[in-house]
Amino acid sequence: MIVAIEGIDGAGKNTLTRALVTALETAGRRVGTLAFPRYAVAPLGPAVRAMLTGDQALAPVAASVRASALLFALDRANARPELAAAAASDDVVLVDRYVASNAAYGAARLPAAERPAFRDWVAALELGDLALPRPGLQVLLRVPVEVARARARSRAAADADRAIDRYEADDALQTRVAHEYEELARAAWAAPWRTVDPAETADAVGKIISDLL
Ligand SMILES: Nc1ncnc2c1ncn2[C@@H]1O[C@H](COP(=O)(O)OP(=O)(O)O)[C@@H](O)[C@H]1O
Ligand SMILES: Cc1cn([C@H]2C[C@H](O)[C@@H](COP(=O)(O)OP(=O)(O)O)O2)c(=O)[nH]c1=O
Repeated sequence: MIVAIEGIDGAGKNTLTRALVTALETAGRRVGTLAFPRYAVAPLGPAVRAMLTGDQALAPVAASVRASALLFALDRANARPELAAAAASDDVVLVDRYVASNAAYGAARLPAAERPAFRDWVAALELGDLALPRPGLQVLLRVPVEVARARARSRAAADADRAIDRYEADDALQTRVAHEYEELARAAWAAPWRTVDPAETADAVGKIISDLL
């Protein structure tokens, strides 16, 4: 079963994912992990990174919300065999960012009136045309935007490979993305959602996931 971990940049998705692996394994479950974008997997991953870090060759793609979303979606489509196996498995496969990231970030870049149609377009593209499996559960890590921003900045300072990208640098965008995630969770977009507050521990979240399976 695919369990997608979602949230704004610096929310702690990667940290929660690692803690969940430990918590679920301790509870006797087998756990796999995947993360998107897959920056290291050619040809789409390096193109995504170039787009996010301001490479001029990708500027026309970066300027278009739908072209950017298509790049992220095709990066996921490249992983369809792994994703199909994960969806069919009894084991939990934690996916750090999945289709909802595209819905939340793309919609947040559009005027409010265009957001519902964009969410539908992402669902039709990824879950329909590209035949990516629906997640069994989507976990929204709900962290205040200021906390996430401070974490993303200290992570960037500590690790040259994690320099702030163009989405992370845009505080207003992050605020709109947080709002979009709330909308997606409220609407049960694509699959069920479970929101997690900062005080919840990995053990507690792991128990929720185990109980749902
Ligand atoms: N619960 C937490 N409390 C304090 N710091 C955290 C917490 N979760 C994550 N961090 C720190 O915040 C930074 C961003 O976390 P990360 O898991 O990489 O976020 P994301 O994957 O959502 O971008 C990292 O430096 C991490 O160590
Ligand atoms: C996976 C995905 C990410 N994004 C955005 C969210 C992030 O701001 C950005 C990079 O993903 P991110 O998870 O922040 O990568 P890393 O922390 O390893 O640098 O891409 C989308 O817009 N759509 C997607 O489908």
